[in-house]
Amino acid sequence: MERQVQRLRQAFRSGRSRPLRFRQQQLEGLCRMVQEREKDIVEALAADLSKSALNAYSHEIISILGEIDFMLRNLSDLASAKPAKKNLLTMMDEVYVQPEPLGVVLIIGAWNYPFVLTMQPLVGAIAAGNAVIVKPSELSENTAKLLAKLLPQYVDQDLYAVINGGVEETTELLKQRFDHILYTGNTAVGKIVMEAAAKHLTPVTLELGGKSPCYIDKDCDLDVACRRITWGKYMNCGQTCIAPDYVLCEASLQDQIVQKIKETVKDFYGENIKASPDYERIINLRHFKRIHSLLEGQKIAFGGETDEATCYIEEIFGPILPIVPVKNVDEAINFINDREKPLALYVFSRNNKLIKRMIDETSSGGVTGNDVIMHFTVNSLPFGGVGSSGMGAYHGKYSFDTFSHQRPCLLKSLKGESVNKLRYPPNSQSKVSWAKFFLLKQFKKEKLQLLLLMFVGVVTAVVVKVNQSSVVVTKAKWPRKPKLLQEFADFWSKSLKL
Ligand SMILES: NC(=O)c1ccc[n+]([C@@H]2O[C@H](COP(=O)([O-])OP(=O)(O)OC[C@H]3O[C@@H](n4cnc5c(N)ncnc54)[C@H](O)[C@@H]3O)[C@@H](O)[C@H]2O)c1
Ligand SMILES: CCCCCCCCCC=O
Repeated sequence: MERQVQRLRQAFRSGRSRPLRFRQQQLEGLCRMVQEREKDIVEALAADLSKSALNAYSHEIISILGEIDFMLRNLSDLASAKPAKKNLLTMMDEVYVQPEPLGVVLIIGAWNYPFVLTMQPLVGAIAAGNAVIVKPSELSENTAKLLAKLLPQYVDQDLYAVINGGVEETTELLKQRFDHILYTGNTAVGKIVMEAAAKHLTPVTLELGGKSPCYIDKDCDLDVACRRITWGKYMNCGQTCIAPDYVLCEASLQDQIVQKIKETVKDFYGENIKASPDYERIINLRHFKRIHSLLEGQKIAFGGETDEATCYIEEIFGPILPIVPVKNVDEAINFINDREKPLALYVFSRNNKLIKRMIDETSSGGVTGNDVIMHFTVNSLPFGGVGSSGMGAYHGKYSFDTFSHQRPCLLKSLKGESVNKLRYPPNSQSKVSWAKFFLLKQFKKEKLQLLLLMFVGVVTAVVVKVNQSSVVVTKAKWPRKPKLLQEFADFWSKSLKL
C-alpha cells in the first residue's frame, strides 16, 4: 500500500494532474465511463442493494452525470485566481487567491449509495487537480469490484487508483500519509479515521450519520407532507443518510400521519410491497438483524413483516420511523437541541415564519423545508454534517474547494521602499500611528474616491511642475521619470515623518 501511495505521489509531483485541459480530459473520461458502462453499473447496484435500473439511474447515476457536467462547465472559473481586496499598504500590489491542488487524496465510501458516495467526491478531487485513491465499501462488493475494473480503463492509472478491502486494508491504508481524507460512513469509524489522519496532520472531511428530525406543523397539508416523507423514508429501504429518522408532531396529528403514510406506501409500492421493483433490500444479514432487533418490544403502527431469507423488511413505524408527540414547536425545538446535531432537518408547515424560526433555533448539516432529501440534489449547496453528523462539505463548488488549498498570493514590486520604511526598525510612535492609519482605517467608498481624486490632483500638479521646469520632454528623457517619482515618494515619506 505504501508503494501504491508513493506511486500516486510521484505522479502528482510530476505536475501532470494540474493543467486544466488534463483535468477536463479525465472528467470527460469519467463521463464516458458512466455512459458506456451504465448497464454494468446498474447491474452492480442491483446485486448489492436490489436497486431497480430506474432507481439506480435516478438515485445515483444522474447525480454523477450532473456533477461532471457542472465541473466541466465551471472548471476554468473555479480554478482561476480570484482578486482579493487590498488595504492601503498594498494598494499598488497584486493581491489574489490561487486555488491549488492538495496532493494525494483518499476517498473512503460507504455501501448505501456505493456509486454516488465514491464518484461524487472523486469528480471534485480530480477537478481540483489531485491524485486520488478511492476505497469503496467492501459491503457493496459488486460496485467496489466494478469500480476497480472500470476506472483504470477511463482515467489516468498513475494518478487515480481504486483499492478494495475491508477493515484490515483500510486500517493499513490509513497509516499512509495523505493530503486530505474524505470519509463517508458511521460516526464511530469517523473517529478512527480522524485519529489516523491526525498522526500526519491530514485534514479530513467526515460525512457521518445523523438522526434527521422531521417536524410536521398542524398548519400543513398532511397529504403532501406524508407523501414526501414516505418517499424519502423508504427510498433505498430506509438506508439513506438523510432519510427522515423520526417525526415530531402534536399528538392530535399522530393517527392521521400514520394512516396517510400507510396509504402512501401502498400507493407507491402496491399491496405486495415485497414484489415491488422500486423497493430495495437491506444490504446484508448483519444489518438486517440489527434493524430487526429494533422492532422487538415496540408498538408497530404499520408493517413489521420481515423475511430474513431475502433481507426484506416491510416498512415499520416505532423504532424505524418513530413518531414523537410534542406539545408545540417549542418542545420540538428543545427535543432536537437536546440531542446530537443531525445531518438534516425537515420542517413541514404552511407558515414560513415557523420554518425560519426552526432553522434559526436549531442546528443541522442541512435543511429542506416542506420536503425531504432534496437539498442533496442542489449542487450549488454544500452537502455535509455538523457536530456528530460530520465536518466539511462537498458537491459542486464546495467539492472543488474541499480538495483545494486557497493560496493567498501578494506580489510586490521591488520599488516603493520609502513607504516600506514604515515597518522597518527602528520602530517609532509615529510609524505605529501611520501603520494604524494604513491598516485599520476604514474609508467609506465616497471618501476613498475623494482621497484618490486628491491624490491624482497632487500627482498631476507635481508632473506639470516638473514638465514646466524641464526642457522639452523627449523619449530620451523618460529614464528620468522613475527618479522623479522616487523624489515624489521621498517627499511624501518626509511629510509623513517616516
Ligand atoms: N453523511 C453522509 O453523506 C452519509 C452518507 C452515507 C452514509 N452515511 C452514514 O454511514 C453509516 C452507514 O455506513 P457504514 O459505516 O455502515 O458503512 P461501511 O460499513 O461501508 O463503512 C464505511 C467505510 O469505512 C470503512 N471501515 C469500516 N470499519 C472501519 C475501521 N474499523 N477502520 C477503518 N475503516 C473502516 C469501510 O471499509 C467503508 O469503506 C450510516 O450511519 C449513515 O447515516 C452518511
Ligand atoms: C432524486 C433523489 C436522489 C437522492 C440521492 C440521495 C443520496 C444520499 C446519499 C446518502 O446516503
